[in-house]
Amino acid sequence: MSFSTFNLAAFETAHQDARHVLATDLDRICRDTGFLLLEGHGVAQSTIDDMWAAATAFFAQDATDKRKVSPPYQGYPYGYLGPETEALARSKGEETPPDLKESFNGGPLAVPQDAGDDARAFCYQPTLWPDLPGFRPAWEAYYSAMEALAARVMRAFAAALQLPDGYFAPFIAHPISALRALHYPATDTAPLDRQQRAGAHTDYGSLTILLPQPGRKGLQVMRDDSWIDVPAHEGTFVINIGDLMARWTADRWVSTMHRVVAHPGQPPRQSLAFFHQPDWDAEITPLDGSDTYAPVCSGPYLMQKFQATGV
Ligand SMILES: O=C(O)CCC(=O)C(=O)O
Ligand SMILES: [Fe+2]
Repeated sequence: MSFSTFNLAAFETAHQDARHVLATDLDRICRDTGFLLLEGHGVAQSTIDDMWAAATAFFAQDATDKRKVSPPYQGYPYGYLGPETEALARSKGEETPPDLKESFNGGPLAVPQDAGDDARAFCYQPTLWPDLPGFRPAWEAYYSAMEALAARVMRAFAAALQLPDGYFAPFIAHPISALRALHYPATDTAPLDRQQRAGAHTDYGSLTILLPQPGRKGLQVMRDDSWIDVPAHEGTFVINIGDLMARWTADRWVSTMHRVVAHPGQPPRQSLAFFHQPDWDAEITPLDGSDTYAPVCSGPYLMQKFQATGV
């Protein structure tokens, strides 16, 4: 199979019939694979380059320095997660060895004044900044760019679902999205049985904006019971639907299983994953008016999903 490409700028500047054709195509992709390659995103290359440099500098530190920003307690959503700390397949109930990866995670850049105690105790906990010159500005610029891009994609999603363009805006006024920089070290020896760089899982939220390291393969999606490679092209983001969006659309759209495969002798790989998540209080009710799923509140839903993957 080949991956469908969606050009966001082309969609945004198209009128009437042409726009309708592109929106219909987007709906088809989201129903079919839930994965697409995004072009015409307009994110400045310097924002991307600075973020790669920051992530590379972070992971190049020695373990002691990386651990200075480890989560202070189990369940804290942000900070450095070293090797052996997460197995994503556990979110699907599969017992596997830990994923062969490390990550640095951060949350929203600001706390809304009216945030409740439960939200403050989880997604509005502070990001733990490493002591590296330039890291925080690069991270914040990239996070902001992803937040803005996700809002544009959500407008296109509204059109694809034949809703008014601004339909999702009230649900994503203060999104509780997370940014994760990932580093998969080179694999020298054979992985353990059923061990992957990232075990098979679906993402939890509305949509994920992934930037795989250009030219480094490994991300695969499940299609008709086999694993298909997702290409990693320079300047192209990979967008995928998460569980919450599948639920919102009453399973019209699919949250597809994916993984990062491990083989012996792989070079190191990096990626940047932005997990877009509607406002803490946003109530997610099936858009088709059906009772396919009971309404859920975005924040508590995320928190419950998040707690399933620790090792
Ligand atoms: O590194 C990648 O390409 C994908 C990572 C991923 O799927 C995730 O962290 O949810
Ligand atoms: Fe994922």
